[in-house]
Amino acid sequence: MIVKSIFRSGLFAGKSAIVTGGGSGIGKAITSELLYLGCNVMIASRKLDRLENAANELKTITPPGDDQPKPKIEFMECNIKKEEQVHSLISNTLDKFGKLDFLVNNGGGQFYSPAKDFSLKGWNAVIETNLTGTFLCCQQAFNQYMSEHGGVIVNMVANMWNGWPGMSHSGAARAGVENITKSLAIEWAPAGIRINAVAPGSTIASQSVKDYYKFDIMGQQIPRVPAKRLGTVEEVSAAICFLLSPAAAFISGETIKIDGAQSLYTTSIPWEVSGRYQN
Ligand SMILES: CCCCCCCCCCC/C=C/C(=O)SCCNC(=O)CCNC(=O)[C@H](O)C(C)(C)COP(=O)(O)OP(=O)(O)OC[C@H]1O[C@@H](n2cnc3c(N)ncnc32)[C@H](O)[C@@H]1OP(=O)(O)O
Ligand SMILES: NC(=O)C1=CN([C@@H]2O[C@H](COP(=O)(O)OP(=O)(O)OC[C@H]3O[C@@H](n4cnc5c(N)ncnc54)[C@H](OP(=O)(O)O)[C@@H]3O)[C@@H](O)[C@H]2O)C=CC1
Repeated sequence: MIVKSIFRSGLFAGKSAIVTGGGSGIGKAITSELLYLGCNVMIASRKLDRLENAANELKTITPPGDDQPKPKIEFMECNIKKEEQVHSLISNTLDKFGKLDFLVNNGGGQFYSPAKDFSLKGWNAVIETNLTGTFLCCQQAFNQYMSEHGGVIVNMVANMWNGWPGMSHSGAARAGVENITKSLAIEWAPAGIRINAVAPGSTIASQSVKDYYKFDIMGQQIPRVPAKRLGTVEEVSAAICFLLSPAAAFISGETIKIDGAQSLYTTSIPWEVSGRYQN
């Protein structure tokens, strides 16, 4: 697997990271780049077979240069909705790597539904995955390690700045994550922790999105992106590596949009609002 990075090889040598959802899409790109930069990585999500396949593929990544130690990749099953599983994720990572420098809360998702049709179970599933799951990972990372040693956290949000019609459960959850990112940046600064977020537009051409939506939901949005192209998973990874790096040493509580100016120009949906609301 060929990985490119604008960062210096070995930048994260000897560091340790957790990437939730690290076995697919954006998370796999982040994991690849972290390994390339010399960081040991634990990837975790619900589907063990996918994690194992990704780990087998990514373990071949070696930072360039003769003097670079080979980083390790580990994987474990973890549903971030479940507090005891998140507890085990952090403690197992500490057992394997002895430290936890970086936490990337990438795991998440949602399904399309008009607001009127949500079941309470469906609403709760998305809130618990994206908001509660992200919070639990932050809390356990803090309580088990970062409170004593510092660290850097990056949370994933989305283009929900003007609402997210059709995805209103996820919009609410992501807005909540953006807000806890600010709260924790202040609360945990004395412990030497920085915490930021990234907000990809609805335009990152990950394989999962292509598989899940079954039609070209991404391509339809290109005319609505000022940059007139989709983003790539590598471009999200690069922004996350920047936030993890010393180049961002005085940045905390911030959210970086990665959307080719889409959110300044138009909405997060690829259709026009028209006519009266039909029941
Ligand atoms: C069609 C037009 C869309 C336009 C939208 C604008 C453009 C969007 C562009 C995309 C931008 C964002 C991209 C991404 O986020 S990439 C990630 C893509 N992948 C996913 O989002 C994953 C898909 N979703 C899931 O895996 C799960 O739903 C989720 C992780 C969100 C929750 O999983 P969990 O295991 O906790 O929950 P369940 O799957 O058991 O479901 C629980 C209940 O939720 C309801 N539900 C679930 N799926 C649907 C569905 N497709 N439609 C309606 N309701 C659903 C349901 O009540 C479930 O309970 P039951 O199973 O008992 O019925
Ligand atoms: N692609 C895009 O345009 C955008 C993506 N995003 C967000 O970026 C992140 C990555 O998306 P992308 O790579 O595109 O899509 P993926 O579907 O590939 O990534 C979602 C990851 O989250 C994991 N995950 C979902 N639910 C849980 C859970 N309960 N516990 C642990 N892990 C979970 C999945 O693994 P598993 O199924 O094994 O649990 C999967 O690896 C997501 O949070 C997504 O919503 C935000 C804006 C735009």
